[in-house]
Amino acid sequence: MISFSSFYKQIADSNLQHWLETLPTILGRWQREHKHGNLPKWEKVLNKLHYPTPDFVDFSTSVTIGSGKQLTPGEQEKLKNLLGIFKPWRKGPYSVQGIDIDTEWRSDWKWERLQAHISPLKNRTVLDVGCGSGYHMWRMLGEGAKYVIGIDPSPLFLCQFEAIKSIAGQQHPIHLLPLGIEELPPLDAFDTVFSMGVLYHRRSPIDHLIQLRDQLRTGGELVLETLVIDGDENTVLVPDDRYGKMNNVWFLPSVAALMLWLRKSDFIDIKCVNIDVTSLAEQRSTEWMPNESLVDYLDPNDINLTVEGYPAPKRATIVATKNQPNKDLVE
Ligand SMILES: Nc1ncnc2c1ncn2[C@@H]1O[C@H](C[S@+](CC[C@H]([NH3+])C(=O)[O-])CC(=O)[O-])[C@@H](O)[C@H]1O
Repeated sequence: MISFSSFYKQIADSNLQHWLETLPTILGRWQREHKHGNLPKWEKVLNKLHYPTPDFVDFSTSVTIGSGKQLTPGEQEKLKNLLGIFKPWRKGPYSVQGIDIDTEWRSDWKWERLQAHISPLKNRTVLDVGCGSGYHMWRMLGEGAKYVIGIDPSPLFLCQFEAIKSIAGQQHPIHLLPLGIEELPPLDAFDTVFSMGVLYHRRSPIDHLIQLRDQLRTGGELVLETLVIDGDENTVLVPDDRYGKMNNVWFLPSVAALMLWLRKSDFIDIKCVNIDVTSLAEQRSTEWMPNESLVDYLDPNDINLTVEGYPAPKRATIVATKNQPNKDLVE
């Protein structure tokens, strides 16, 4: 069974100590709820992943774990098959002991777009909300973060993360907890909080911004990436049904509307640092994610539109600073 005890030990003497009052109960419930389904099968695979300490790692320009020279071709084939059990692999790419996990997304491109615009992560404590398999968490570690905590409710993404971590080494100060943002108490603790690709999945987007703010220390930085549309402060798209075939998309604001929401949520120094239309090269089907992908979500006659006729996915990245302590905020 996936254990969170090393995480509890790590936070026992930190400013996250008070989280221990509620976290073990929540994660205990999560473990009971997932006793059936795929999790037990995936945990069996995780138990088979015993590999030597990698001879090489790079988290600063890629996520590469091991040169590939430590395993025989037969051992590599076996590892590839085991990692294949965790398909579909959406966020990456990873290079693991010579095996290239070519994921649906080039998450490295998103990272390259924002890296130069955020406060340097060296020695910072970081929370990545909706971290998927944890690809960006490794890149945050590669930038020298003191520790990185990711949260994502998906059991598959937790198992993908644990697979990568067990090969990289358990000593890395990086942890994924299977939680939704709504399950976090106001921790008032992190130097940087990332929320990338999550806001449009939330039914109450301003509550999401407030929940993110409440995780930051005063003066801490939010890095927010989400789908946007063109327009002014009062332009917001609420898809009637699906958006790009996704049935869980609620609010797509303009950049100006998003900045207004951030001001209303008491953020300051709000800057939009990037706007980017997702290309068919950035999100596509691969051997590791053989299902439908972006090309299937767009109008075959006009890739500027989704199949539903909405503007095709365009993403903005915004950085903003928390203005005052949680205790001084009046809602
Ligand atoms: N309530 C919630 N709380 C936390 N996470 C959630 C919640 N609901 C869904 N998620 C998680 O948010 C992630 C959104 S993907 C972004 C991944 C990465 N950040 C990326 O930027 O590539 C979207 C995209 O593909 O862009 C998924 O892993 C969900 O499980």
